[in-house]
Amino acid sequence: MLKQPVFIVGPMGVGKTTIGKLLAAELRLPFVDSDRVLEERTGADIPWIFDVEGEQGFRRRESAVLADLCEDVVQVVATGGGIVLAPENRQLLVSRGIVIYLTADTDLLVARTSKSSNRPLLQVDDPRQTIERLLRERDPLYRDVADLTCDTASASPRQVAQRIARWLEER
Ligand SMILES: Nc1ncnc2c1ncn2[C@@H]1O[C@H](COP(=O)(O)OP(=O)(O)O)[C@@H](O)[C@H]1O
Ligand SMILES: O=C(O)C1=C[C@@H](OP(=O)(O)O)[C@@H](O)[C@H](O)C1
Ligand SMILES: [Mg+2]
Repeated sequence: MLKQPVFIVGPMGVGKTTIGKLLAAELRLPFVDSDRVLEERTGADIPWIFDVEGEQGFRRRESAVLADLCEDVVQVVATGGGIVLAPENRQLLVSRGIVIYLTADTDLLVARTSKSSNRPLLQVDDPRQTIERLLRERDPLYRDVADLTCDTASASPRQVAQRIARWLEER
């Protein structure tokens, strides 16, 4: 039986929100998305927060939300792609939960993020270049905190969720 929250980490568009919801249903646990909690608390959406407070303001809010989600509730938490940037966030993830790192190659990330315009960091001329840079910078950080790394390239979100659920049940 799980005694800690399960945190889903990984790059934008890899499927943290989608797979996190399915995993929670599979495990019969509550689901929360740290970005949604942050938006509800702020009373504003992420593009607005980036516009008005900059990325720095967003990161401050994100760390505060994560600290609260690390309280002892056993639930599935989908995080935002930049959660691993702050050392104190990485420390919290490692010490307070089980961390699942979802991966996909650049082509897939470009395709999966191309349908929506709600990710301020990708509102640039060449989102592919940004995705590649962020992956280079962040992949070592995701690997640092991960208990399980799970590729999402050749499986449906439901299959990935079932694979993670099985791993959690067997550990
Ligand atoms: N395994 C998958 N196969 C195909 N499409 C996926 C998969 N996982 C996620 N997607 C799609 O990719 C998009 C981004 O997913 P999302 O859950 O918002 O990613 P994240 O929260 O990691 O940014 C959504 O349209 C979702 O349906
Ligand atoms: O990678 C990032 O820095 C970000 C990822 C987003 O979440 P998703 O990974 O769910 O898209 C969201 O937190 C914000 O736009 C910043
Ligand atoms: Mg998400």
